[in-house]
Amino acid sequence: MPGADKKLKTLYDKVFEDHIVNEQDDGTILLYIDRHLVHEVTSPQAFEGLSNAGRKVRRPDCTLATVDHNIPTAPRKNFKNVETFVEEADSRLQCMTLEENVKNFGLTYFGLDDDRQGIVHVIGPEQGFTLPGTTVVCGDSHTSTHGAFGSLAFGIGTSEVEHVLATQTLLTKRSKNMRVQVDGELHPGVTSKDVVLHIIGVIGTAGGTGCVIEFCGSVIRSLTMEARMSMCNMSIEGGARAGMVAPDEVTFEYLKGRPLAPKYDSAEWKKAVNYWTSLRSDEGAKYDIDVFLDGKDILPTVSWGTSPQDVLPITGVVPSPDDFEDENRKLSCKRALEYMGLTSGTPLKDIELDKVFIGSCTNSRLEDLRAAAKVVEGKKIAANIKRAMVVPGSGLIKKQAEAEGLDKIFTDAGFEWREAGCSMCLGMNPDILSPRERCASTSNRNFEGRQGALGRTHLMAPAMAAAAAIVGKLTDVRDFAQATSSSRKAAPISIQPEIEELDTESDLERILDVPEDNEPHANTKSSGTSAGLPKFTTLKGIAAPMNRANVDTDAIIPKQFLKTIKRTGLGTALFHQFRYNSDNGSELPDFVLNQEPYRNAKILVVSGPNFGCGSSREHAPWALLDFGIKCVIAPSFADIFFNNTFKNGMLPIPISDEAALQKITAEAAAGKEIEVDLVNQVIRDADGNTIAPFEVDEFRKHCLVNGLDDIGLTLQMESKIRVFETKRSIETPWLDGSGYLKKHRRGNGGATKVEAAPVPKTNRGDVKNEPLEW
Ligand SMILES: CC(C)[C@H](C(=O)O)[C@@H](O)C(=O)O
Ligand code: SF4
Repeated sequence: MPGADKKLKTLYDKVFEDHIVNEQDDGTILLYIDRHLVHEVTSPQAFEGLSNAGRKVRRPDCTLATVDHNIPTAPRKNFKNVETFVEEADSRLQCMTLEENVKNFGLTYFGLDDDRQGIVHVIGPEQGFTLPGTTVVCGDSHTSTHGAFGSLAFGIGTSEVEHVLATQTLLTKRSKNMRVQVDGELHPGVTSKDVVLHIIGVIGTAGGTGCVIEFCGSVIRSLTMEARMSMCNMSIEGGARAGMVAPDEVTFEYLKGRPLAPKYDSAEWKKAVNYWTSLRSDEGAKYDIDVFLDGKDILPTVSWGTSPQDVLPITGVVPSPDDFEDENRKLSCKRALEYMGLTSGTPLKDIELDKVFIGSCTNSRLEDLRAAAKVVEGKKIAANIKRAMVVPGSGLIKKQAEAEGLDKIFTDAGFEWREAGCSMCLGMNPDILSPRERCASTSNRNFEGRQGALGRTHLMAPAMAAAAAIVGKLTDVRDFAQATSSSRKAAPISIQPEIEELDTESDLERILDVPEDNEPHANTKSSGTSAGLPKFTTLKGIAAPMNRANVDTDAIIPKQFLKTIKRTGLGTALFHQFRYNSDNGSELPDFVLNQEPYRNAKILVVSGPNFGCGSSREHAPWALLDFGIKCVIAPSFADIFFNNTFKNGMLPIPISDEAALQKITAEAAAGKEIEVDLVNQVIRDADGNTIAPFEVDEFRKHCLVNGLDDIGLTLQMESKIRVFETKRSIETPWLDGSGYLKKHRRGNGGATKVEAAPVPKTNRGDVKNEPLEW
């Protein structure tokens, strides 16, 4: 039947469509957000914006905050408060600012004295805050992790954090559907980390741009939830906005008994499971991009270069620029080998290491630690390993690992056993590499300077990192007799998807209980007016040429500058490691922005694709803006960066026509001005001749030209949001997260008071009796 296919939906289509509050003619959609995770790095400016506008957090019950990036992983035995515990002043200020904000805005917060503190992407699932079919956001690119539950989970910038806090919605557009199907079976010793590294090697770091990836196939089905999280976590390294796995019995089994999941076996649980079971792609649904892989082609995989697409099986040798056809890849390979201090043709297994890091939101869960412990048990780390550390993803994981004796196995082998946090994944805390140190790391990014200025990162699975620590070199874990693939799931349990009607009196009472006073969190100043942004109509100025591909946001603004609680003042740090000598801080004369006339550039013209990939840090556009650059022209952009620029009144212009881009680059290289005319959508040379037309999204153009800010516009939709929320309360009542909040309310003169302190109770009762092992 012609046209019949149009009704067939993918998992992504279903979850997305279930959250549409409003759709404009140009396809701009107001999307409802069910779950918002907040951490200290990307929230201060958002809360500040909220305070300045006199706005409240619309749904504190759907918001969960913790500290993870800046905190030391040192023992907390003597912990009193963050003020005395966090030594580094900027880090301390960021942590204290979050604590201030959660108090002022009444949010649930897991602080350093709470076992439930940990990396946002670990604690959300652990608590059952992340649920199938939900929309989940966080000012953090690895929010994609939560897609393992069949939720639509993606990272956002700080302006969007403010938008969600104020409105519980986001303005967005539909993404494309991409299917990555891995069939067959995995070889022993191959884990989901190897699978995802392999996938990124195949599709490239821009392969998923504009897409949501659905991971499917027999290999994905056979993975545990923790293994699926590791995969979805790195969707962002494949350029995708999100990764998803359809929920199944493995998912439901994982969620049983989680504090914030519906109570197991209750009517609500059954209703939820019934809905969750419907969340799978329709047979025959069409995907915009399809990738089919066979599990047997995947070997234990490691990265050799400075991009997550630079991966090879551990049996391989360091490549040469000549191995690549694409000019950008040749150039990147050459740079990467220099940076990594590697010679083409060297067997990967001959590469000697200095440090080993087992942790991060990719691989710091219990199964990861168990797999690594199995490898190191009874052995000692090699003499050349200066430091090997294990950093559990949360306090609860740490406790459980200790109960299983894993800490002892690690410390006996010579590893450090640390407290939960992001740690050496990006080194915003004291855990960093020294210049030129080489590290085997279970994290997700191997960008230049990621783990410390001039540090060299090799990404791999936990058991591989453990084996590397013992041997002192990159190692094939399969050479270790005890190595096993611990990420294979246990036998599936069966859950009866029996439906029970929920509309009993007590259910309704509970539904009506949120929000308790019926409108405590609606914004009072919702007139739709806002401070607004400077208008962008035309921009004429010097354009700086940059011949690089895959410029990541770590390169645009490195982690040490993310500790600010302001949006301004980052211009001097822009492209820090390209711009300054990291040994003595002097300017590197070869870098374009250190040359005349480019010190005054207003436009950046990039020749390589995928500009702004990696982290969601809005500090990247803030740094460009502070330097004076308001417009970036490139063949393509990473999704989050692209969004973030618009929110700051900047214009990113994708120019895919190579000839046109070359002409623009030539003008830039000649040191001439160019003119970007947004109203007429053309780029002109200094004499006013048209060089190239460009496309821009209608709604975004409208906002830029008129200097409109999104929050004000969205607040005009208040009644539609309320209607959506009412429907949500009736259809999916388990999403009204009253569990923590209710227990916090104080009868303080009738006012609703929520304490920003460790939460004493959960849905299941007193936290003291909370079982740690799930
Ligand atoms: C700090 C945050 C913005 C960042 C991200 O978005 O990924 C961080 O988690 C990272 O891994 O670089
Ligand atoms: S990628 Fe690293 S820094 Fe970013 S959230 Fe995960 S653990 Fe933290």
